[in-house]
Amino acid sequence: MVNQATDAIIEIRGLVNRFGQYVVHEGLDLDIRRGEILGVVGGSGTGKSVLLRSIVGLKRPDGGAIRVFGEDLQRLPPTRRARVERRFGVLFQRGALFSSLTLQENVALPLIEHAGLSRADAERLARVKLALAGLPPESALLNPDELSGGMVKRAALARALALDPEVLFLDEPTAGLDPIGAAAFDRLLVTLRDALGFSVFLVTHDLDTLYTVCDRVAVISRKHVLVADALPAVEATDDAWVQDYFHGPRGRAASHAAQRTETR
Ligand SMILES: Nc1ncnc2c1ncn2[C@@H]1O[C@H](COP(=O)(O)OP(=O)(O)OP(=O)(O)O)[C@@H](O)[C@H]1O
Repeated sequence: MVNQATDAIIEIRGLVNRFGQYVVHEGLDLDIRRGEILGVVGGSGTGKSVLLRSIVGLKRPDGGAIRVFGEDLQRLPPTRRARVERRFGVLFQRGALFSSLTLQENVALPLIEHAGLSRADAERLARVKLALAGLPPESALLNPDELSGGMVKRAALARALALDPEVLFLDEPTAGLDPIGAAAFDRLLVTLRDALGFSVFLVTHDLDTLYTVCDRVAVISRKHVLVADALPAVEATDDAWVQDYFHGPRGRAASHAAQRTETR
């Protein structure tokens, strides 16, 4: 269920996350809207990955509420909660593919485990997902360590798409890619979002990605979301980190590059 007023499919209110005495989030509010690509930025250690992990169910929050499709995740019994979480696809920072399995076996695994497909059907569908992620047919039988970094990211994306997710969570998907590989991945993400209509929660440090793919950007600072808005409003936020990040040399270069692309 979508909140009709805000078009939000995920609503986070007053979120608290702690590790012992160390408080990562305190009173964090954020919405993820249907069909949007939401970029999530912030200095190192501000809790972007912890936020992602607490939404997808890998870290239990210490307070607050996370409503997904209208259901409060903390209040759901485990089986109903697992059903909601199956509507998520997650791509972790290092891809997290099984190195002893081929790409098609990696992508087939969730289809066998969660969708109950036979191995043959799952591997057939896995090859479709690999193609969707822009990988050539011959890559299906390769192991992850036989691939370039860019291909590993695409294979991890194919696995995240295996169960046709409604929300895709990506943790720094272009980290470690060269600029051409990163730009190609960004284009792929927009193409797939446009074609398949999922929403994206995208943790990134990549300014080019923010300027070229994100509909809105959320800045995490001082344990909460400082601003979540379209880029012009975020850039105008009166905050030292925001000003350094968006108006420093790298931010200016990314902004100019995006403007040049738009006017072509
Ligand atoms: N399992 C854990 N146990 C203890 N502390 C943790 C754990 N996971 C994360 N933290 C701490 O929580 C804080 C936020 O971590 P997180 O990985 O979310 O940061 P981040 O914003 O994603 O950083 P980066 O941009 O460097 O990846 C950090 O101080 C980190 O050390």
